[in-house]
Amino acid sequence: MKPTDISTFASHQLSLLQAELDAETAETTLLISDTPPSILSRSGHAILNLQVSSQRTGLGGKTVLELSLDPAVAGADSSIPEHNIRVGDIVSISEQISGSAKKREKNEAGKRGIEGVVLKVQREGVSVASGKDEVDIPNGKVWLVKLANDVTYKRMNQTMSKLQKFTDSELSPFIRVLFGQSSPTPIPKDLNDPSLGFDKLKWVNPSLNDSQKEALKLALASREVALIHGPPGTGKTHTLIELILQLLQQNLRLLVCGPSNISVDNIVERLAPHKVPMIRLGHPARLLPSVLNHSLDVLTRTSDAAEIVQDIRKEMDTKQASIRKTRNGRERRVIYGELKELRKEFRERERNCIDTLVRGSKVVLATLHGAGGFHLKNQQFDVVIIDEASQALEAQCWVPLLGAKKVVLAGDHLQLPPTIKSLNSKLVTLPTLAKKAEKDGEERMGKSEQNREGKIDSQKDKATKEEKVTLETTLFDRLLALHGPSIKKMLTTQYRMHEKIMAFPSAELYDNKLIADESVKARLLKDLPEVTDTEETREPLIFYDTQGGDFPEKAEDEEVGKKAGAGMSLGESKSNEGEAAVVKMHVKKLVEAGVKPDDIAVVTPYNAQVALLAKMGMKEDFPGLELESVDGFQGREKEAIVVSLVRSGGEVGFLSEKRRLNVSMTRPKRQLCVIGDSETLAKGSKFLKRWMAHLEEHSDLRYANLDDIPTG
Ligand SMILES: Nc1ncnc2c1ncn2[C@@H]1O[C@H](COP(=O)(O)OP(=O)(O)OP(=O)(O)O)[C@@H](O)[C@H]1O
Repeated sequence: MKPTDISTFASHQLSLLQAELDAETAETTLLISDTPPSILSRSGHAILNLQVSSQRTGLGGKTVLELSLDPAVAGADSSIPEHNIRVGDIVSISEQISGSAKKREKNEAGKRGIEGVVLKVQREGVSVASGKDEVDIPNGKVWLVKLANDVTYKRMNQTMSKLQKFTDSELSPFIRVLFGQSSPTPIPKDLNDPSLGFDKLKWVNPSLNDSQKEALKLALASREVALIHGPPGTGKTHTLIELILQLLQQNLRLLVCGPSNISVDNIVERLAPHKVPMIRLGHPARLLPSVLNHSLDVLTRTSDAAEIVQDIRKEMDTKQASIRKTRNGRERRVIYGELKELRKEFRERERNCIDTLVRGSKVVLATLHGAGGFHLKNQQFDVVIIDEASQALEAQCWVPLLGAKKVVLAGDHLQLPPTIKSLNSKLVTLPTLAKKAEKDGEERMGKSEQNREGKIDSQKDKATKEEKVTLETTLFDRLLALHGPSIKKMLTTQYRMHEKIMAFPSAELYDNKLIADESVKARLLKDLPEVTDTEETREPLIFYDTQGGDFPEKAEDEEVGKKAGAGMSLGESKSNEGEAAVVKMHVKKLVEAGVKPDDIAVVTPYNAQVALLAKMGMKEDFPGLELESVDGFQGREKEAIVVSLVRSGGEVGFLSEKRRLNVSMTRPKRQLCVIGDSETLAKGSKFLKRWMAHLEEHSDLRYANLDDIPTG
């Protein structure tokens, strides 16, 4: 194996990250400077007509502003309109000047507003923590707009810059293995080899299946790195919980991370019943309520060590409230001065309290970039575990890894990778990696895959691998290419899908190795309580073929697309009214047969189709029904999934991505209903062509005819 030059690698990553940040910044700047707030609000980037209803002191002494709808516009319903602002987003809050002639002024105001991080998003309001200690809050109507988020980039940048500067002697054996400068410490190929001592292993959860046990043994035996490959519904998290418990029995200290808050919370929730001494880093507003008892922030309020911090917090809140009451500039300045002192003291005490708490815990859980905060400075861990690793940028994974000794990555590189905006803006060739990737290509793609794709495609695959060491190449991918299959175990029993739903993805992507567990392989919608046996509820796989040209696709409105599109991909998005009508008809039949709307989700690769379905009132007609983009539904499941593929007549590009299609077809438990134009889709890619052929042969096939579809 040829080693990767670490400094070159880090420099490449830095330039790719810069390109990505530039893309994001350009997009946001464009949005703010050229776009009227009303359009930003329509595209979900802004929320108008708000007021600051209260303010308080949050963790780190930051000022937290609570925003709610201005009572003058709220009427009977005080919920804020639909938007795409999420917890963790960076936003700007500024005064809202009414009247269309002042639009430009408003935009200027947007640039100068109070910047902060969204801490909480609720139906009736949004909380924002200001980045600054002192904020001058507008008294009247305000609006909030999303800005480029460079916080995570900063963490990744810092990490890559450190890696870039490491001298040879600073490179740990662990880092050398991760860059192929040395091989992982050899372990017996047969994990039941007596030398490993696993015959004496006592599983905490005796129900683990064989592939899960094998993966665990690999993860326990490996010295530097192990990959747990978890296809949809195969109990990846289930396996990680056991791994954590086993490692704790060995008295090791663990850092458990994931790319998103929800991925981390999921683990905290499932560890909690085992009474593990753990701490969850991250702002409580970003955490699930069920994990708050383990949140560092909550513990800094409730533990004994916390009392001394609380006293100051109260004092600061009182001072802050008094600022709002006075309009006298001099008085305000005096209070600001006092607040500044209090904040200093607060931070000092808080830091001590946090330090005591973190040092005392055997398991620390945080998001990948959260692991780069001051809390973990100088903290040592024996093993770092990263869940959903194939959804994280490699640079992000390095945040907790720079000082690590061993890592276990769990993920599925055949589902969607992290979203990249600057994708293909810069392709970087790392020749040493590419050669190895080529050699391991067969294993990675699965031999059958390459054979089926034929010679031309297989050549294309190799070419792509050589070029495509982009930001999108995850650590999971790279390690697999670097060290080959011996560092990986795949979980093979899946506990989600009916076997007819599983068959195609298993054959195409998982080398036919997936097995549907007895408990799920034959379950149908009609077996659910209160669901009657109908043509709709007794089928696990339904395909409404819309071929024939009666269901034309529509490109999204150019104007809105251009203005709001950059970040939402609404610009290039497509919709299909005919398909939407079929969706509605099918959902209606399911609900009439007794399936709860809560148990149904409609997913589609195109945002414009989601928007169209929402506009048709699907959510109002079927309260509890979920409408989501495929990308947004990754990691989720429902009893019944309706997939609207939208494309008809055009040239299929974006949709042909296998990993996106994989996610679409592996969400349901009991029924997958696909709506699409087989003629158009079969031309999209070989994968799509085979899927269409599979559906034609194995699904309950229904030719969709517009005349049969009730309108309204
Ligand atoms: N060995 C097992 N025996 C019985 N049920 C299991 C087993 N392993 C996993 N499951 C069940 O399978 C389901 C999926 O498990 P889990 O949530 O751990 O999967 P995952 O692979 O993390 O999910 P995803 O596909 O979203 O990544 C859960 O309901 C879990 O209880």
